[in-house]
Amino acid sequence: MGSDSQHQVPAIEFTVNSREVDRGTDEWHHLCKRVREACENYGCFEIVYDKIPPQLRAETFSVSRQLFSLPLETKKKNFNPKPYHGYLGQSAHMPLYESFGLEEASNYESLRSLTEEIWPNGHDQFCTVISMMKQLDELKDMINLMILDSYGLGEKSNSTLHSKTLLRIMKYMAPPSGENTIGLPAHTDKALGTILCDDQVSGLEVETKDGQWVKLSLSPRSFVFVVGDSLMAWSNGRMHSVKHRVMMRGEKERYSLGAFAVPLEEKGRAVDTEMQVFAYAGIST
Ligand SMILES: O=C(O)CCC(=O)C(=O)O
Ligand SMILES: [Fe+2]
Repeated sequence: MGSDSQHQVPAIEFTVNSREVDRGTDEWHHLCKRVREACENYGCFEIVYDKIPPQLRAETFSVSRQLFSLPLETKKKNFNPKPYHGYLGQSAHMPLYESFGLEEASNYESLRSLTEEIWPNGHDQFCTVISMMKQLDELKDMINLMILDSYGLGEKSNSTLHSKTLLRIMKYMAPPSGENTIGLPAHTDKALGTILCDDQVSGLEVETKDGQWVKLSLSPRSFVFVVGDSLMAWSNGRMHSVKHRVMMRGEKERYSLGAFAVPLEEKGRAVDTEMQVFAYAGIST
């Protein structure tokens, strides 16, 4: 992963069909350890991952472009009273930013009805988003398992990281002057964790523990995993909820995709407080 400074965010390769992703092998435990160390020391890591075909990623960003070029009235049909869960744009404090939230994105039927409302003939677009969602869900489940196994909790039924996925499709306009401009202000994510990818126009920056901002330049087959506040609480503060932001420069607009793992209580309701997540983790400091 390229960066502006000597600080390097770890890049971890998940090789499909290798012993490393075969749960229980020594290689798997070694990989889990690397994931845990990255989450504890940096709060994020680059996932070099071949399983999601570049073609699917390209098609997903092509659908994103089509989505944002729809009339404003159509985009506003994606309404959700919860912040960042529906369509968001034309915001005075984030003028370059526009996003589409798709709640319960792993509930493919709810995704279908939303797609049909926005694109009455959007069968192909729907299939692309579903395929991408399935792949991201699989990746999310694997990372969850790695985190649990890294703490020796993989076999404990009460420590599962239950979550539902909020998918957010994002667009950042190029800054009018071409100069360094904030696309998305510095924040931590409330989720357990977030998987991000972009269309090769970089902009994502993360803050290291010693206060340096590091720019990430992802390879075409890479994703980023970002530790959120809920995972930090769940791990009793061991994992680091990293501050990150998007800075835009140059003439290109940027598209990105985020799959946010929103924690669930045992009964399947989204949790509001971090303490509830924290309580069932079974990890003590
Ligand atoms: O667009 C990106 O790469 C980052 C988005 C992000 O951090 C967020 O939506 O919380
Ligand atoms: Fe974020």
